[in-house]
Amino acid sequence: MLKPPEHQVAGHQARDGRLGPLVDGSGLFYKPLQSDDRGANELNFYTSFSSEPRIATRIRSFFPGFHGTQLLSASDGSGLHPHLVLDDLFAGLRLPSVIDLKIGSRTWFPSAPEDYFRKCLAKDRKSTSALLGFRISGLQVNDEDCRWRPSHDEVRRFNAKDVCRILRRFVSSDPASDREPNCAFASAVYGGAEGVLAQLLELKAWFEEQTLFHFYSASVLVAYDKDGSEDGRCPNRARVRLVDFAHVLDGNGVIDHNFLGGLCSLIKFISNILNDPTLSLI
Ligand SMILES: O=P(O)(O)O[C@@H]1[C@@H](OP(=O)(O)O)[C@H](OP(=O)(O)O)[C@H](O)[C@H](OP(=O)(O)O)[C@H]1OP(=O)(O)O
Ligand SMILES: Nc1ncnc2c1ncn2[C@@H]1O[C@H](COP(=O)(O)OP(=O)(O)O)[C@@H](O)[C@H]1O
Repeated sequence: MLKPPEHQVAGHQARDGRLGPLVDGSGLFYKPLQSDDRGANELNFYTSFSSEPRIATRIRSFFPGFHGTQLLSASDGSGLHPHLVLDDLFAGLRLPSVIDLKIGSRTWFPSAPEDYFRKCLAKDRKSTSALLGFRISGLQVNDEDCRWRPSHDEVRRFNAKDVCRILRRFVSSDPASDREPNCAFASAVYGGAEGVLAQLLELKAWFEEQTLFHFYSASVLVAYDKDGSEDGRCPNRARVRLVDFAHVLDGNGVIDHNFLGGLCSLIKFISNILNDPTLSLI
């Protein structure tokens, strides 16, 4: 049976009669095609990305697998609606901690309509996007006996200092506490040959040369599960993925400086935590 995803931390949600994504519990995530050009644009991205021979397999693994579209009963009760059929990025994780980081100092795309441009610009300036090159769009941190999930309003108010602290709290064993984050899982999640930093650096290397796409308003999604070992000290390999391609444009042979800049900034934050978990960047 289809139901709203339990671990969705940002974006349009299938709650209170609204249109949002659904999951089937067996590994698939159904994202409704959005109105305006967004749905068509996102479908267009997945279609061209899937058939693009110049993308290495390793880079493909950062993106949700795409399995076409399907007409499904929409979560807002409006009847049959086309949905993108994607891999559920949290499949197999029992208690995932998840953070959605919207990358880029500007979320508006060239040629955006005036009202959309103004709305994005205001959000970019008010949030940490303009200052840091990325912002937190939502998160949850799961521990065996508690879940910390700041409200949408709290997330919108995060300033640069908060972002620094939240990235440490995300890998702490006492997420709901107001005490200084202990960063107990920093090296297991952010560090190591397969950790978040290594994966972000791999993505960065691709963005330093890829000129196929420009990713406006897309997010890096980081997820890990403390359930990876008995004492929770050695979590499963963290997953770094890209999502939200409603505003991806043709790169026209030009580097995506906006995304690359944001990615470099995020990498700097994560590196600093690994170098000294007690130190704040700001
Ligand atoms: O509807 P809102 O005001 O919550 O804004 C949405 C954003 O939520 P947030 O900035 O977190 O409040 C939302 O951001 P998140 O995906 O939640 O990070 C999107 O920016 C969305 O725009 P689009 O579908 O990508 O064009 C935004 O949707 P639109 O307003 O552009 O439809
Ligand atoms: N393929 C996926 N599998 C699991 N969760 C996903 C997937 N894609 C998105 N999500 C969840 O949904 C949220 C919003 O996704 P996004 O594509 O940004 O939607 P929107 O276009 O409504 O902003 C993400 O933060 C994440 O929590």
